[in-house]
Amino acid sequence: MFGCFGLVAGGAVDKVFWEGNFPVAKYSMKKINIVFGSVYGSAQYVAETLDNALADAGWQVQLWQPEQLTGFVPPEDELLLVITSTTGDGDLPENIMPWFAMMKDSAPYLSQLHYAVIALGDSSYDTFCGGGKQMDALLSELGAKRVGTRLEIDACETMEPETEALKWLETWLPLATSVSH
Ligand SMILES: Cc1cc2nc3c(=O)[nH]c(=O)nc-3n(C[C@H](O)[C@H](O)[C@H](O)COP(=O)(O)O)c2cc1C
Repeated sequence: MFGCFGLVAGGAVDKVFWEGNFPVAKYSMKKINIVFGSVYGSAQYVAETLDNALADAGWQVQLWQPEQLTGFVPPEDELLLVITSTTGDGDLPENIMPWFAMMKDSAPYLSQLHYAVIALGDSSYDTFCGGGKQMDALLSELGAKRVGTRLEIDACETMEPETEALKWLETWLPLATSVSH
């Protein structure tokens, strides 16, 4: 029975109650869903890097593969992190387009949802980070609240987008923790 205290790492103890003579801890885990859109793999690698970093920081993380996203409406009591590159002329990658379209056409109003966007792009395009900007605008139209600023990672400036994302995460985590359920 006492072993359960050590088993659930990273969760904050929400409440302690008694079962007979034994104290039982109820843990509240901070939950986050990560969705990504990627053409050549950079945004996917950023998503995988932050998946690990968030888990190390004690979050319960679900990294969604694009093909798993059919019908996925982000639960409002969990955070949402969208990481996407831009392709074409300010467009979203093909692998996140169906989810974007589904959210645009049929998602309910999500006024309790908190989210963040990491946009990968290249500032030599006029439509810099257009894909991430479209996601941000859609979530805002749906009533969701962005936590912190949108991170825009410029391929002209760095070959290691995951390093930029990890730096951003350091300042973003305290904000995210303050709004997590
Ligand atoms: C064909 C093509 C079109 C692109 N169009 C844009 C664009 O419109 N705006 C932008 O900011 N970046 C654009 N980019 C840059 C990519 O978004 C950037 O290189 C990003 O890091 C790629 O991430 P990914 O590997 O996850 O797809 C384009 C890149 C390619 C190859």
